[in-house]
Amino acid sequence: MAQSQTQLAAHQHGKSRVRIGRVWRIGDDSNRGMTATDTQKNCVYYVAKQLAARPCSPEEFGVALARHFVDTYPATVWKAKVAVEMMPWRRLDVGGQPHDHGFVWQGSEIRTAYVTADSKGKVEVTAGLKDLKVLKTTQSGYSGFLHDRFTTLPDVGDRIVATSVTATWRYSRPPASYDAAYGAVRQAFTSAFYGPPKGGVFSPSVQFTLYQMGKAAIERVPEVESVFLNMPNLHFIPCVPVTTKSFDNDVYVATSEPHGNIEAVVTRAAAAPHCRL
Ligand SMILES: O=c1[nH]c(=O)c2[nH]c(=O)[nH]c2[nH]1
Repeated sequence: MAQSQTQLAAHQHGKSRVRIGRVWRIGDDSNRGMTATDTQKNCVYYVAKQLAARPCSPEEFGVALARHFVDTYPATVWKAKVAVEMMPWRRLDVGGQPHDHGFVWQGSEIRTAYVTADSKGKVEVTAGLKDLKVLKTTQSGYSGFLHDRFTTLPDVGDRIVATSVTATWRYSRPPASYDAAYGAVRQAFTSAFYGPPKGGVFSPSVQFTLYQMGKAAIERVPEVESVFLNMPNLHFIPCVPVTTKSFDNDVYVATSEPHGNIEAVVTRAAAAPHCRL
């Protein structure tokens, strides 16, 4: 018999990465009095069902739900925080006639409401919107900023400006109508951004315009005491086509990243600022 030319020189085998969970049950692990998150979900449907009298705003829904938690579970819940988002379904318009039951996903922005309620009866309402996309093709520039050896951006007297607005605003007291107040704040934002239909208004920077928008909201709605705004600068970069080799103010590279991230809080004088929620 021919002698083998190979031999098993080394060997090992075993189970890798055996994952384990080990609990040492020390002390009282009771869940007594705790509201399960599943129960909390059911409360959302319950409160929605209760609000039957008329269509309500996201702020009113948030208040009703937050109060439900502190009122129903006083032994364990001393403060409830609720965040509501309202999706932009709008009644369909057919040749000027509102459709009986047809809705369409319209407009870019989502309406938001953040409510806290505590067991002493204190309620705080912060309303807001997100993804409000706005753009104007002129009446915007950016110049006079610091130029040094790291700067490549030229001063421009005319450019496209575009952003996606996220805003929250805190109420010092409830307005007569949350829906009307929302409409007024949104209107204040867009008027300050665009200016009048004929001629518009010049924006020397996103920062300047952001401040004007916050200021307009506070001046427009007396119950608003603090406005947070986040406005990424969604750059439209001048494009120089290979054929003409010149930029004629008409072709741009539309970008979303990287973008300048610009945000601020504007308050009524002496009011405390609030943070992004
Ligand atoms: O309105 C602007 N603000 C900036 O801070 C900035 N920075 C930049 O590169 N472009 C712009 N535009």
